[in-house]
Amino acid sequence: MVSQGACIICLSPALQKCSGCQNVHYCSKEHQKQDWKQHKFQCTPARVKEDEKLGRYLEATRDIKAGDILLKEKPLITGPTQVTPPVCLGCYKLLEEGKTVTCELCGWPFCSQDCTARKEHEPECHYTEKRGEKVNITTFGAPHPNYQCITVLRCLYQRDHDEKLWAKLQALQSHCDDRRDTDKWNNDKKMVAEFIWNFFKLEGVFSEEEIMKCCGILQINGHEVPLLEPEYVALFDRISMVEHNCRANCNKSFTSNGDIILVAGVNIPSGSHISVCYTDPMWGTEARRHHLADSKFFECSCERCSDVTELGTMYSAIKCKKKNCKGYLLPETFILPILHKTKNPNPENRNLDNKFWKCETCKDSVSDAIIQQLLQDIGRELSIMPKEDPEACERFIGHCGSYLHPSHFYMTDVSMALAQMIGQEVEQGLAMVTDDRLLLKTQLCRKITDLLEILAPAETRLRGTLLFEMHAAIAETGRRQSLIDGPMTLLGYVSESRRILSEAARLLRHEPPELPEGRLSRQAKINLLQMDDLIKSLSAALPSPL
Ligand SMILES: C[S@@+](CC[C@H](N)C(=O)[O-])C[C@H]1O[C@@H](n2cnc3c(N)ncnc32)[C@H](O)[C@@H]1O
Repeated sequence: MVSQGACIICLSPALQKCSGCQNVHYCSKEHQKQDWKQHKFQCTPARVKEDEKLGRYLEATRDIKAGDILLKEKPLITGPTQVTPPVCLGCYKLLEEGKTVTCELCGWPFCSQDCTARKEHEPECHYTEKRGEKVNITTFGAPHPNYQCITVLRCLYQRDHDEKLWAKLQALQSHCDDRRDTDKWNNDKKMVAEFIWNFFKLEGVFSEEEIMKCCGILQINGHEVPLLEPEYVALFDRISMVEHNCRANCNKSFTSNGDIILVAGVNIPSGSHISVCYTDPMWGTEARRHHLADSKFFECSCERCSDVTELGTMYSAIKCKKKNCKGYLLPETFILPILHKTKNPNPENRNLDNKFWKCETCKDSVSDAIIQQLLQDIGRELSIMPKEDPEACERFIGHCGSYLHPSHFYMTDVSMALAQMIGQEVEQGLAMVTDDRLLLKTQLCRKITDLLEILAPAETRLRGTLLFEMHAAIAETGRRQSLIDGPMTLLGYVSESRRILSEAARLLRHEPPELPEGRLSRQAKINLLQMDDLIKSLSAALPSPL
């Protein structure tokens, strides 16, 4: 049905809508053209909606294709993370002792004179000048308490300096009631609010409520931007409306200049909710749900959390130990109330309230306490495992495989590390790897990418990285096989490797060169050209059909 609205330019009745976002009406092409200069900044194929459970969220206004960019936004506010060694307050590069310049007005250290003049620095410069005494940072390389309040202070500054920006910030979710009296709240009160009052002499200027609300806005909506080490924090406007889903349909990424982009990971039909995963989709359901409850104050009940088999993957399943049984144990549900435990988290009572895990085959049941103990022991084993050691990974998989489902999150975690490690131990790379290990690398990459497609199809960075690894393993297998079967065998392998590489390149195409995935994306483009040349010359050498 065609809906009628009012033309955004002349307010006369209008049937035509912007085809990009379907959000605004126009009475004529002329008025649409006239509005474009303004509208292009808001034209996204998503509209803000609201419901009781989610609050505001975004809904697709048209069919969106996998790989499409839905939104691109500049940050409202940026700043250092709360716990950080001294970083440049202009560009967020880590500062090194003896290599800094200080702002003439306030004394905060920077990486360059240019950075002292950046607009982002105005708030702390303004309040330091007013305080009447310059800042003197003398220790570098370790977390510095003076930085804990900077990003909050930058938000607060907008109250008296940029009314529109302040209104946008204040409209973001802060969960003040849920946060009150948590450990994080008490820490913020001491390290941020009291610091702002005492150090900057701003008691009476900013109330506890205002400061703690800004802390909450940053906690709930802040994005850690991974373009630098350490990361910095950014707040965005529309992207803050995107809801969480453990099997999200979108993925966020950043451009080199710090803008955020929201990319569709799968085809999204018109009318669907737009989602990203706020937590690590490779964690088990209990860990994901607890993390979301602790940090974002909601209990996830998405399709993945609601299904104990995690969409048939058995991602949290434990092997049944009953004699001759080949089944797996799972709890009745993972959807148990946990928010009541977030105020005073006690590791002792963070377990599932499920009393038993049941075997789907023999119907035997095992108490939750035993399962939690097993998971804790395996988690401990994992945490002390030597890093970068493929043998240790293989030992873990061999040993824990008798307790866990082959796709269990711990098994997947180690398999993923192993898949990437094989071929990276020595400079010569995959050429030095044994045939068995090469086969194992291909098998692990294939298994995990298949799993990811089910569990987290929008997790394109991880899938792209594993596909890149897989293309290399297949090309090397082809090279070896062609030494036995002759050069024509190579063509099949190279074609298969190219197909996988082109999928990796597609998945990684929005990643910036500052990230490892962006560098892989660049390498993938180079490899694709080389493969095309190789395929051409191999095809040319094929005997022509009689
Ligand atoms: C970044 S904000 C998203 C926008 C927010 N709904 C609003 O109205 O401002 C994150 C908050 O949205 C809510 N939320 C997001 N995804 C949710 C989900 N899957 N289930 C329940 N609440 C969710 C939670 O309150 C969470 O702390």
